[in-house]
Amino acid sequence: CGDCSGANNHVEHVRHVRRMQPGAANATCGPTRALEWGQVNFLHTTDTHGWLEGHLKDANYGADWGDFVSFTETLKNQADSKGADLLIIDTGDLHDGTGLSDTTDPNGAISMRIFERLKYDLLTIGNHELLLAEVAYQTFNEIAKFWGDKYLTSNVRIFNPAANKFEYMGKQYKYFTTKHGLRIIAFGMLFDMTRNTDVTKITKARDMVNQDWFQHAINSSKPVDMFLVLGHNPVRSSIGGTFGVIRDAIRQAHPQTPIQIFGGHTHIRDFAVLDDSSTALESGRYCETLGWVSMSGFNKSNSDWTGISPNPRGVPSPTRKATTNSSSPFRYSRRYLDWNRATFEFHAVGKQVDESGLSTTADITKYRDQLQLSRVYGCTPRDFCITCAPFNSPDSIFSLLSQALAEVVVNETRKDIPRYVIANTGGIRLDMYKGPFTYDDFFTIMPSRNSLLYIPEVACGKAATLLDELNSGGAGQEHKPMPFEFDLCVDPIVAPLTTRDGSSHVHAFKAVTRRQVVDLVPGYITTDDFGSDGDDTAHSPIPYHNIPQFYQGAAGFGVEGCTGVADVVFVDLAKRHVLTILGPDYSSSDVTDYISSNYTTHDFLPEFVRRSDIFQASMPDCISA
Ligand SMILES: Nc1nc2c(ncn2[C@@H]2O[C@H](COP(=O)(O)O)[C@@H](O)[C@H]2O)c(=O)[nH]1
Ligand SMILES: [Zn+2]
Ligand SMILES: [Zn+2]
Repeated sequence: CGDCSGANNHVEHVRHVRRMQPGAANATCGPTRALEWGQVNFLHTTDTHGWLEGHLKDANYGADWGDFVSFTETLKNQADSKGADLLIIDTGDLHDGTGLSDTTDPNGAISMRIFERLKYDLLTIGNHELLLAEVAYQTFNEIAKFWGDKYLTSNVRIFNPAANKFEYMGKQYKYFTTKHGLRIIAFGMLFDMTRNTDVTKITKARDMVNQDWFQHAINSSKPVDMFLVLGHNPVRSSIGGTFGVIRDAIRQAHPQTPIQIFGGHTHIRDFAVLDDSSTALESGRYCETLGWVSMSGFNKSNSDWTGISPNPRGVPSPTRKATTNSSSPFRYSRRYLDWNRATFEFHAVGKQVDESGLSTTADITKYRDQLQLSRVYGCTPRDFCITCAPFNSPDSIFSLLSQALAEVVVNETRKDIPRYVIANTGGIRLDMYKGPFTYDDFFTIMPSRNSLLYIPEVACGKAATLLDELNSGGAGQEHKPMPFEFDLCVDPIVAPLTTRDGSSHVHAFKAVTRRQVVDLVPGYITTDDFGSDGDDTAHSPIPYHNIPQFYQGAAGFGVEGCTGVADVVFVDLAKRHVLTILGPDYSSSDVTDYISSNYTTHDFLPEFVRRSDIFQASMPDCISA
């Protein structure tokens, strides 16, 4: 790999601060295997959460949306030349995750205009489109309108004031024929979400499959060669999970027809086999992963396939049966591509410069400058990670954030009263990297804006043990913490063909010779129902340590600890569990905002970065780096 000095490190406009691990100086990484092209092929994104700039501090995922636009233009051309179908799919959570999406009003006002440059074939909605009314209406009035019948929301409705009734956010389903003759019905399913804004309604999957429109769609006399089920749901859901319910319902009417599923929400790479003609792919998060599935097996007896059978010439083809003893004619492949220019370069040989990709990159730079996302507020002295170090160890982000809660979250009128301040670990969405801490980092690390509530002067006997009670089951395991990865970037092994203002984006793809991969760098290692060969780029493992649901800061206590009473401050998500644990002496009437109704979990880290010596002491070094 190149060294990091190649990046434009002027921190005022930091773009690509690359990270190298000691001993990895000559590490290289990148794909080495061509994709298996089938008769029908899919590219899948999910949980992009505004990461359209790519990962500025981790070039392992350093491609931006312009690179992705160029890549997909190339792959669509490749599909045409192979006589194969290629469909590009997204399964939601476009908001809440970076400054590009989160610093506008409403959230997404700029990032959606960038996202729309990608020529998706089908999309569906995520829960982050439904947390706030203004984002839900942006989704209804702009996103769904822009994509038209490609935006599938089979179980999500919104109150339309113009019609004075609830209407589907997008289309309930789509019946279409691909370029090469495959007749497809597609649905878009959200999990049985409960924390949606009250201007929206979600129909549970088990109720939706019994609705007349759905039964009519799956029992229609129109010929169907394949069902596509998009959904913002884990592909490996428990029995009765959304995808299992809809697959069972379709199988009632179509015992053998292929059902291809695309999931999301849990931010992991996964591939599940539901039966010998039904598989499901989940493709990570934050523009770190581009998912690929291909399948073959269509012929005149089971479809109206008109492409070049049995599979496109000159490339590997999918060979895996979904199940070992399958009698199904369908064969599959899946791959998780690291979102970087080396990967796009490797898989998209032969592309000329792509104007739409170039202009997309230019617009991202323009908007980032307008929003001042590279503005430096502090300097992170070393890496702090979410799960790669033991919880609350010196390298754990939670040891730092517990200190931030203790030092910053204080109601001035109550500053002499000791307090416990409890927040949820799931609100932390990314590791903190050594180097400039920018305005953008406030949103990539802590995008969520949860209220901080409190109950005054709780007896220490209950206050001092509340955190342990919450983490030991009082709060239940509502969410398995996301397996956050702490990756190392490496410079892609490509000479940038297009350079602008010191950063480099490659839009003209050309064949590159691949250096022998000599050292693996840390990254995703995925085992799924097809085994452990899904990751397009081989990586070394990243340490993973479980984390509890909640962490806390404590302030105002003497050396003897909690002896009388203490204020108990907690994130709104925990309210029900806190009241359950504290028992019948307490009720909702005892709970109010601790600082103010608009002070949220998004506010304490910026304040801590601005004033803490931890982030200010090494600022001069950061700026001059
Ligand atoms: N432990 C927690 N997990 C959470 C929380 N909020 C979400 N999640 C889980 O993370 C992924 C992604 O969710 P997203 O829709 O917010 O992108 C998913 O598995 C959620 O269950 C939380 O506060 N704590
Ligand atoms: Zn998400
Ligand atoms: Zn989600």
